[in-house]
Amino acid sequence: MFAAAKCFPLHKVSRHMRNLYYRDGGAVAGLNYGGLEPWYLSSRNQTSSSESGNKPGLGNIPEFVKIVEVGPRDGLQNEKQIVPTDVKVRLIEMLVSSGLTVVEATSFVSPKWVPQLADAKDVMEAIRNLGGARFPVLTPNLKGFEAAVAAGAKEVAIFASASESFSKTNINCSIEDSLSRYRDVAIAARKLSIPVRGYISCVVGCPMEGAVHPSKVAYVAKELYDMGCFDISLGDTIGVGTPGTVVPMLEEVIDVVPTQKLAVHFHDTYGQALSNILPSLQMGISTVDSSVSGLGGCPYAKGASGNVATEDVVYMLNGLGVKTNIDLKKLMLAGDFICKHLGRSSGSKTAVALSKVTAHASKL
Ligand SMILES: CC(C)(COP(=O)([O-])OP(=O)([O-])OC[C@H]1O[C@@H](n2cnc3c(N)ncnc32)[C@H](O)[C@@H]1OP(=O)([O-])[O-])[C@@H](O)C(=O)NCCC(=O)NCCSC(=O)C[C@@](C)(O)CC(=O)[O-]
Repeated sequence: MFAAAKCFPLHKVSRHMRNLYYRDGGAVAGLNYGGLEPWYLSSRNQTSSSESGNKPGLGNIPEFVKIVEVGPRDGLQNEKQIVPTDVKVRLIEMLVSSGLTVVEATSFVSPKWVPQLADAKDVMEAIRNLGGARFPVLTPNLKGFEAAVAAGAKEVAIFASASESFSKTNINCSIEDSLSRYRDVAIAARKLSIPVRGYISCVVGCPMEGAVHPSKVAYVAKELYDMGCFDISLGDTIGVGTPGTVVPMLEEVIDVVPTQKLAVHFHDTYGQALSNILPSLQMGISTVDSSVSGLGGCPYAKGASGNVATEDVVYMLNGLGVKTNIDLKKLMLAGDFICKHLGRSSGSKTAVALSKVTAHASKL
């Protein structure tokens, strides 16, 4: 079936073949599926022989991958035009309704540094009663942590860097000073039983320093682990990594932090994000950060493009037979919603391709 898809342009596929490609299904509000549901929207009809575990030629990959959706925070923080709070809230609601169980909602950082997220308190207030997901928020110091807790945050994230220069640019202090601040946050969080996620930026490259040695990443990862972070997200902030640099970095980190505590966070500047996610899964990592429609970019990492698109990650995981419990159609609706608001096309290749295919199918 897959080979046929490669050989025949869709418009030449006979009705019989089309029936192999599509199952009956309802049209989805907002996106025109023409009453047809492409088989590749779900993992149900995938060709993989086993649902999980050891895949021939792919090694051991996790049965289930948890996606941490960072679109409302990482995706929007760099947007110049202020996105109204109600649009952010609607986006979060739509992401949750797609099945995402972790949606990073906002940051309690200085509004002078990141004006886009100055409405953090209002966003948290609006989602206070929204169930079905966790809504971590970024906190750079105790001030941010206290504000986050007062606003109802039940989970926070601290963000360090493996590059000294990036640390100074992003949070105005050295790596050591940041770790000392984060220790205070971690202690305060433990007293309130608030789980803390740790981020490390520039895990393979820094916009100012160039290549970053894996030992620097391993050092910060261990520090965050020792503080009690339940999850340590390894960020290729400027998206320069390839499996050639990512794998040695992961090897060094896995030496000091258990694999199940690690997450990967790739930006797609050079189109390498999925190529980097696959070996990460093969190495046992089962938490992947991504941003709907590939929104994103760090305000303090010039040239960094968006995060890997959540739609593209889900599409790849569906293809691998890895469960995510995410409904790709609903996810695409969320992407469509925010892209329309921002007045731009989606950065997700999957969303663009499926929109074209389904629009074409509806005309057949
Ligand atoms: C860390 C600071 C605050 C230091 O900023 P600073 O200017 O050094 O802070 P300060 O302690 O000197 O205080 C200056 C002013 O900021 C206020 N302030 C101090 N703290 C807070 C706070 N939490 N919330 C609100 N206000 C705060 C403080 O009260 C004071 O106000 P003033 O007296 O001038 O009116 C600043 O540098 C900052 O907010 N940086 C955030 C940068 C940021 O959000 N970057 C993007 C996120 S990281 C990222 O995207 C990477 C990641 C995670 O996605 C992974 C990856 O891809 O690599």
